[in-house]
Amino acid sequence: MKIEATALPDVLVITPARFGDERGFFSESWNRKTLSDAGVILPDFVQDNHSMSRRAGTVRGLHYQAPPFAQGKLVRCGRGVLWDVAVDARRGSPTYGQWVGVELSHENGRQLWVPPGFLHGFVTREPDTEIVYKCTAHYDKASDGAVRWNSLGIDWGADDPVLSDKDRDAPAFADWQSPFDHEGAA
Ligand SMILES: Cc1cn([C@H]2C[C@H](O)[C@@H](COP(=O)(O)OP(=O)(O)O[C@H]3O[C@@H](C)C(=O)[C@@H](O)[C@H]3O)O2)c(=O)[nH]c1=O
Repeated sequence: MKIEATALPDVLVITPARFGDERGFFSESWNRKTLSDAGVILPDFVQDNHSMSRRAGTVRGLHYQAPPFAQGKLVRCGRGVLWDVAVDARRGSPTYGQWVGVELSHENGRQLWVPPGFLHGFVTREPDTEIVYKCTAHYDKASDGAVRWNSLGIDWGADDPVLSDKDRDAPAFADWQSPFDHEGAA
């Protein structure tokens, strides 16, 4: 397993080992002990999510759940290719408003750890791309929120993306009041 830092100190790229043979490969996509032996201790996960986007150039994001339902997410790509983005939304953080983007694909097996207090979003690069992610809090509809995808100067590589109505109508980052304190809590 490889663990790589990103430009945002709390956001990690985790690449589990893969064992290839003539059939394909095997990989432990999540192993708490392997991670903790490598010095990475993540909060407990309580929900797994899976979505598929038919068209390349679909953007989902930038999403969050407000405390006390703030979610950390361990994200990977099950099929296709996507570019995954984490934005630091913790008020008072030295990297508030900064973001990182990482390509995740079924080929590269990379995972992105997006801690609580960060916005999360992605764009698909291929048709029928699937994303799978573990979450540290349950879905809570009333706490669900979005910030407009194109309000942070992120180059998504998709000028006219497929969007949900919620994402199209989301407030710009500059007009939005973050519910996260420095720890990602309320
Ligand atoms: C996120 C979520 C949605 N839903 C329902 C609500 C709605 O009817 C339908 C589709 O929801 P959305 O349009 O919010 O799905 P989507 O746009 O894929 O939302 C997701 O985007 C990525 C970027 C994230 O980080 C996730 O946390 C989540 O916000 O699924 C659940 O039942 N449980 C969940 O955990």
